[in-house]
Amino acid sequence: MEIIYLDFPFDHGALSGGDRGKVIAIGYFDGVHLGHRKVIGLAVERAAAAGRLSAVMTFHPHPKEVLGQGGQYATSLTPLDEKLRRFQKLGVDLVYVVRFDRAFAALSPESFVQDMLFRLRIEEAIVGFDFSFGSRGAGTPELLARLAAPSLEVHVMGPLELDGGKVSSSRIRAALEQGDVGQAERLLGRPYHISGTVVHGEGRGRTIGFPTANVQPDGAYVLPRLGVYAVTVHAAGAAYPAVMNVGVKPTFHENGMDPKLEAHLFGYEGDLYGSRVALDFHAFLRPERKFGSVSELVEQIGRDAATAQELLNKTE
Ligand SMILES: Cc1cc2nc3c(=O)[nH]c(=O)nc-3n(C[C@H](O)[C@H](O)[C@H](O)COP(=O)(O)O)c2cc1C
Ligand SMILES: Nc1ncnc2c1ncn2[C@@H]1O[C@H](COP(=O)(O)OP(=O)(O)O)[C@@H](O)[C@H]1O
Repeated sequence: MEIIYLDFPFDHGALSGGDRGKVIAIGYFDGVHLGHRKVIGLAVERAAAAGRLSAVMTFHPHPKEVLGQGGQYATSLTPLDEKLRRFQKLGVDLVYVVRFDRAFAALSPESFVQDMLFRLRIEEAIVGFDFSFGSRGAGTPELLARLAAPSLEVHVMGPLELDGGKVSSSRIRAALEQGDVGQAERLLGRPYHISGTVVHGEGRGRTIGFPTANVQPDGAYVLPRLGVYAVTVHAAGAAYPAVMNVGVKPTFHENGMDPKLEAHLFGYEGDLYGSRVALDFHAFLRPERKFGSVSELVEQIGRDAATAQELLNKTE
């Protein structure tokens, strides 16, 4: 998969992206959820049928973050690297990552179509029903189709419905905020996933009988609700069932701290410091709490571990 970073105003060389015609899916695609996969899947399918390149155009950072419409967009379900890995798995040939800044945001819908899509040799574009583009988000899918005709064909995908609502990134964020990783998994079509590196913690885990790998996320991922989860940890070339705390350890830290991700892996013995790991969230077990003593905490972690093991055995 080729990745081309575009910065406005565009460098003409970079804009060419090769001479072959392209079928492109356009969107921010945070989460690369089931709805996004329908849009991207159609681009891959149609490109293969027509002997064209399949492409995705995405934007970075989040338009709402740049335009100051919400601090929560500083975090993502799929930070850029994760998103690119997901596109690759879907069989995409080429990705344009368009730097979203105020200059790009001010581009007129006409200019977006003429100066970008036409120049990139896009022959077909696929967008979701709620796609917006150009200055103040004035461009709708209908306007895109009108401006692009007749040389560029536009397909608009309707919303994908599941569990009584539209599949959307904001619905997945809301589910994670509640700790409902099961719902997030249904909407994503895969478990919610965070990748990162194992770093040193406070060295307490081993002394209480539960060593925990402290995972420093690779990017600004949305963190699920603070609490205890049954997870799978992909580490050292294998997948381990594990119990994880996403929390601020109130038992030890009166004044709070940044939330940490800590996983105790079942059936693992060894050293993970510096390893790259990936976490898949399967189930929320309980909220984090402050315990009156370390022994009460340790007893509870023992029960959490048993619950997680039982749950994970069932789903395997
Ligand atoms: C399954 C599990 C559940 C936990 N639950 C809590 C909790 O409810 N409250 C809390 O203060 N700490 C909780 N912890 C965090 C422990 O306090 C932490 O793992 C321990 O202090 C070791 O930290 P360290 O790895 O930085 O040394 C939990 C840890 C695990 C693995
Ligand atoms: N089963 C296991 N689960 C998690 N980490 C383990 C396990 N066995 C050994 N380890 C190692 O122990 C470290 C965690 O020990 P801990 O005492 O909690 O230290 P720290 O506070 O540095 O995380 C992990 O980073 C990993 O290298």
